[in-house]
Amino acid sequence: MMSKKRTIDAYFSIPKAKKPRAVNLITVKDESRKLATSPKISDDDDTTDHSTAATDKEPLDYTTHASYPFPIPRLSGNLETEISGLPARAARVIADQPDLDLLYFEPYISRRISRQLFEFLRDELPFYRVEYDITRGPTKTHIRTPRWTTVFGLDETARFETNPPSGSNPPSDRPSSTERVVDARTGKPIPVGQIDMEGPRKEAGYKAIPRPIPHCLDVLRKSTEAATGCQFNFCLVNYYASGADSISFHSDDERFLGPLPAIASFSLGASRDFLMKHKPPKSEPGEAKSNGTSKPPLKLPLVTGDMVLMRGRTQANWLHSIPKRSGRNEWDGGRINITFRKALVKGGTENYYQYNVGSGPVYKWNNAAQEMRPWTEAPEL
Ligand SMILES: O=C(O)CCC(=O)C(=O)O
Ligand SMILES: [Fe+2]
Repeated sequence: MMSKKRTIDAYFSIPKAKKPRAVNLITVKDESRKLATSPKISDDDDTTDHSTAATDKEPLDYTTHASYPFPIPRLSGNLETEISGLPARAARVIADQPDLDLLYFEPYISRRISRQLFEFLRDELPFYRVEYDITRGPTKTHIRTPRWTTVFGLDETARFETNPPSGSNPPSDRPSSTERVVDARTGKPIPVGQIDMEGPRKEAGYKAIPRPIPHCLDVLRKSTEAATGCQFNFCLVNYYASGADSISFHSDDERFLGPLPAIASFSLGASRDFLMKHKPPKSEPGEAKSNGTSKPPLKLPLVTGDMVLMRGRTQANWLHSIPKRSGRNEWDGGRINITFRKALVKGGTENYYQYNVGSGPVYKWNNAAQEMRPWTEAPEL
């Protein structure tokens, strides 16, 4: 469905994850970073835990992988401890409408920590502005995704190999930057980036180049699994730079998620409304197609640190969206949304990388300019 096919040449010329200037493969000291300083926006949270204020100038470690355009810093020990101890508050169940089953944490992450995590992720993750074509009948439409996206993860049929290739010796809790994708059952390597290949090799492999969930998101994934009893192998990240960025009404009901998918959805940064409406009833043959239910949508005014778990029959029966905001609400400082999901089969991996990474340029946040800028590999020193 993508307009521009990535060639196998492009795959082989993917910039290698730049080696941190460091004493070993994955640990680097960078004392200039502001990660652990106090948040720019004052703490407005009554659930804030003041016990473990992060210290200034902690050295940074990185998660590296051949599939990343650049190394991604690990969370500081303090932030990791804070996030591992969440949720900040118990959830409330919202299930008072047909087929609706939500757990609403207000918040899951304390406001103060959520602000730090927002700044960290916006600074450090690679982002994309994906474009693609869709064809419905005779009509071809070019879609420009109205937000920044990025994705990490691998479906249930495969995993990243846990044993590093012989000869390397990474510390035991760190992934090796060369970890390959292997079959979950047999442990045999699976080829990735099989865009223009033909025959059995293409069949066996992934078109996508799957990326392991970096430490800075995996800490939250583990906490979310513990808090919800659900399992997740994918992490999708949306960045809404302003009220002009949005996601239109849709449901995450793809078959590769199974019949009753649980999706955990976090908000960091600016407040935005999350709208939900029941899908229209299936029209009988000959009957005019209805556009939706007449009831006004359900509105959750999401603020930083909130998490909504959508589960049960929700995706099968409800649509959700983040509508645009204009006027004095438009310039809101930006919002990050993180969703954790569980893809069961290869199709999920292919779909998520196609629509959240695509084949266009990599962008990275430029703090001085306060905007995403195309990222280019800096020359090695
Ligand atoms: O930004 C949000 O809160 C919703 C994102 C979403 O629905 C999605 O990525 O599927
Ligand atoms: Fe969604």
